[in-house]
Amino acid sequence: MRKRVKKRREVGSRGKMELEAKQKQKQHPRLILHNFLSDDQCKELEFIHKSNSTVGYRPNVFSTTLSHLIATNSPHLLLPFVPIRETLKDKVEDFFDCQFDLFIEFTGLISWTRGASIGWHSDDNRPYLKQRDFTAVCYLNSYGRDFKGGLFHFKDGEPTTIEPLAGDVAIYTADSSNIHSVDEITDGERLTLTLWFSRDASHDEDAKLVSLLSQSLSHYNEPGPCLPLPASSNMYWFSPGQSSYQQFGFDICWARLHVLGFDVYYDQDISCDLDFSDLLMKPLRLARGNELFDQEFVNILHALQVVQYYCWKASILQTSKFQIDTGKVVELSQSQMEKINRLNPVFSKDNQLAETVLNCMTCESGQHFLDWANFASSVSLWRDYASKLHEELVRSLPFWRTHQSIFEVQFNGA
Ligand SMILES: O=C(O)CCC(=O)C(=O)O
Ligand SMILES: [Fe+2]
Repeated sequence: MRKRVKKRREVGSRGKMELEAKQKQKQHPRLILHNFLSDDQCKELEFIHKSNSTVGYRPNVFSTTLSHLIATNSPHLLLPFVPIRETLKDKVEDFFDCQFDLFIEFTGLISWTRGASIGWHSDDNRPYLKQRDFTAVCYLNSYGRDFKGGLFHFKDGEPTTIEPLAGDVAIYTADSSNIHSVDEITDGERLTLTLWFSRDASHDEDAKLVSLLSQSLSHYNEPGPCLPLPASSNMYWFSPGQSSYQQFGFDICWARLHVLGFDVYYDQDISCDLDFSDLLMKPLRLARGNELFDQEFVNILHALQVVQYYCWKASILQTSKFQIDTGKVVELSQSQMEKINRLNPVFSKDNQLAETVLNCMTCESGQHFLDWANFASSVSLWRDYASKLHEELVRSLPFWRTHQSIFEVQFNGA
């Protein structure tokens, strides 16, 4: 165990308030921080989740873990988590007066959609969860605006109820002094960044992540940004209830494109006996209504990352003066439209279910609006964004490997 070297801190008015809260809450040790994350940090994590999530561990729940980002060739997307993880760990260690460094046991983006809920529980309530000592839940979107239902409750002590608000964080011990529940989500998608902390070094997430990153190290040195590589198709298949795989339900990558008004178009003929996992890897183009965006994406995850990047940056792009390149959009022919319609049922057995589960409350009004010129510019802006993070990853990784720990590396003159 590493002895914790206490950092010197100024106890300003914010620090004083935290101390008072600490004394009042000895029985139910917990801390609520407001505006811990900026709006743009929340939006960036939302972009990562909506373009990389898999079906989760509970019904109607989706998750994006850091090891999954590495496994799908998007390790550079770990970078936005790094400063947040570090600051949160400091907050938890300070608030709970930890004498030794804690370990981050798990970091994940978790979204709950219509029908998801959890009753009274503590976060260490299973034998295999006993290593969890503290929880931090960062809210990345807001109650009422982005989803309905989904209020958080503590069984005892104050506050009794938390209305999730983008940027706020709830921190509490994972034991039975903080029994809590979450109301059922009735509309939209409720998104959090959830971390668990442990005193037990054998549950250190960083060591596992550094080892995974090291295994693919030679690969990262290749030029250009990392292009995403889909995981096995069952990780993206949403099945209602206990129904069997791919007879009911839908593919969530396709569904996330569909709720934003996009279709996927495959140039080559897709044979009926093609394995669904192979289909996710095939190059494709995006269509909308009777228009085809005439640029190939290497696979469905690549297309989804660019679309979600566009959604994240749409408000900024609206005001920029990008050159309109109408050459990139062509009219779909009748046979191309038929091809799209023939393939859609492979991705979704139930479009209405897909729309109910993954509907976006704030997108509804603007769903049918898309500026192709801005979209075209976000294809290259996405590449610049990914390349920059990738460079940072390649520069940081040697330090992470030396220290077996993931932290923000400060480069002189950078
Ligand atoms: O998302 C939340 O507010 C809490 C979720 C929770 O209780 C859990 O994942 O254990
Ligand atoms: Fe919990």
